[in-house]
Parts: sequence; structure tokens; C-alpha cells
Amino acid sequence: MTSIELVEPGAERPRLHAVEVAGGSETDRPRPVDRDRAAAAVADLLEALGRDIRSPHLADTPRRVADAFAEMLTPRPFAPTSFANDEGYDDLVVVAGIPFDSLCEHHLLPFSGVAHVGYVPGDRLVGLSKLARVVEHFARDLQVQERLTRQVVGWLDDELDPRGVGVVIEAEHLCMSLRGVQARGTRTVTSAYSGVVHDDARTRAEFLARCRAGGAA
Ligand SMILES: Nc1nc2c(ncn2[C@@H]2O[C@H](COP(=O)(O)OP(=O)(O)OP(=O)(O)O)[C@@H](O)[C@H]2O)c(=O)[nH]1
Ligand SMILES: [Zn+2]
Repeated sequence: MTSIELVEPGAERPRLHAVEVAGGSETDRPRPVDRDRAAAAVADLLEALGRDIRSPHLADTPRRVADAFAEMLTPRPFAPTSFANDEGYDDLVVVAGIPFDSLCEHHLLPFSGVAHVGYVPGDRLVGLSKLARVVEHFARDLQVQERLTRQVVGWLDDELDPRGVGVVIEAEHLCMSLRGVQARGTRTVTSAYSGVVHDDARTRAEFLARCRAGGAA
């Protein structure tokens, strides 16, 4: 079982084993946030954008922005505890409507929405809150929605060895609504499945029905 040490916002990012399983590697591992350097870069950015960084209104802005990004890129630590499935529960467990915020790796703008996470247990169950915590763990990174979706599936497969996993994520990307195409209100829906949720159409349909019951369209 993986355990996560306590970290300060902006300290070296804790990595769950599934990151390596689901596509990352030691070479992609982010370095700790250097807040002084980040603040200096924000000051440069403001100047490049034609703003007067000597203005008293902007005096603390570089530091605030550096702190905000450090916070948004640092998940809260958690211990992904699991326990024996003594009763032999063999149906879907679904936590629907888990709210999350992430940062698009293309524009550094937020994308936010809900994740629906389900699995069919094997020998182990996981604490329900951990399904929300693992979404946050992978969301607090520079992301694309497809990778986030697959990382949550990979983590559950790796951690629990369940009979199957399903994850659906619905989000609005501010880079699509505030700028560029300015398609306000559009939602991107991604999904990833493994095991019986992938292979068995009835199990997948039941998972999607429970997602809808939990708020999915
Ligand atoms: N597949 C995927 N694309 C994303 C995600 N977040 C943002 N994007 C897209 O990434 C693309 C980047 O496209 P580029 O053409 O390089 O950048 P751009 O000129 O800013 O594109 P526009 O947004 O169309 O103005 C855009 O189409 C975004 O909508 C994501 O999570 N998944
Ligand atoms: Zn974007």
C-alpha cells in the first residue's frame, strides 16, 4: 500500500505509484515549486504585458500569483487506505459528482467540473472518500482531461486490483470559454474503463446509469 507523506503547498509533489503505471515516469516528475523564481517570472510577465509593476496595486501580485499556482499544483496528501472485502460485495460502487479543479497544460487556465468514479471490487474495498481524494491528487497538476481520466482508472486498478473500474469526467475549460473560440458553457465529457466495466456492456450501462443518477447528463 502506498502512503503519502505530508507536504507544504509548493513542496515536492507527492507521487502515487499509479502515476508511473498510468503514463508518467521519473523523468517527468515535477521539481518542487521555486516561489521566488515564479514570483520574478510573474513580475516579468506583467511587464511584458505592458503593466506597471511599480504600481502599489501590483506590489504583491507576483508573490500572490506564485503562491496561487503552488497551491493549485499541490494536492492535499492522503493515505489511500483499503480494507478486506469480507462480505464479498460484488456489485458496482459508484461515487458520483466529485467536484474538481485542474489546470489545462496548454494555457494554464482552469478546467473544472465533476468526476464520477466507480469500481467492481475484488478482494479489497477502498474508503469512499479516497475516490474523491485520488481525483484531486491527479487534478492538481498541469493536465489534459483525457490523461486525468485514465490516471484515476490506473490508480484504482493498481491499488485495489478490482474486477473493473469506470471513470467519467465532465468539465468546462476556461480556455474554451474565456478566450479563443469563446464557446461558453460547453462541457467536455471523457471516460475510461477497465476490466468488466470495459468488457461487459451491461455493467458499463449500469455504471453510466448511476453516473446519471448522480448528476451526469
Ligand atoms: N484534448 C484536449 N484538448 C485540450 C484540453 N484542454 C485544452 N485543450 C485544447 O488544446 C488545444 C490547443 O490548441 P492550439 O491550437 O495549440 O492552441 P490555441 O491557438 O490557443 O487554440 P484555440 O483554443 O483554438 O484558440 C485547444 O484546442 C484547446 O481547446 C484537454 O484537456 N484535452
Ligand atoms: Zn487550455
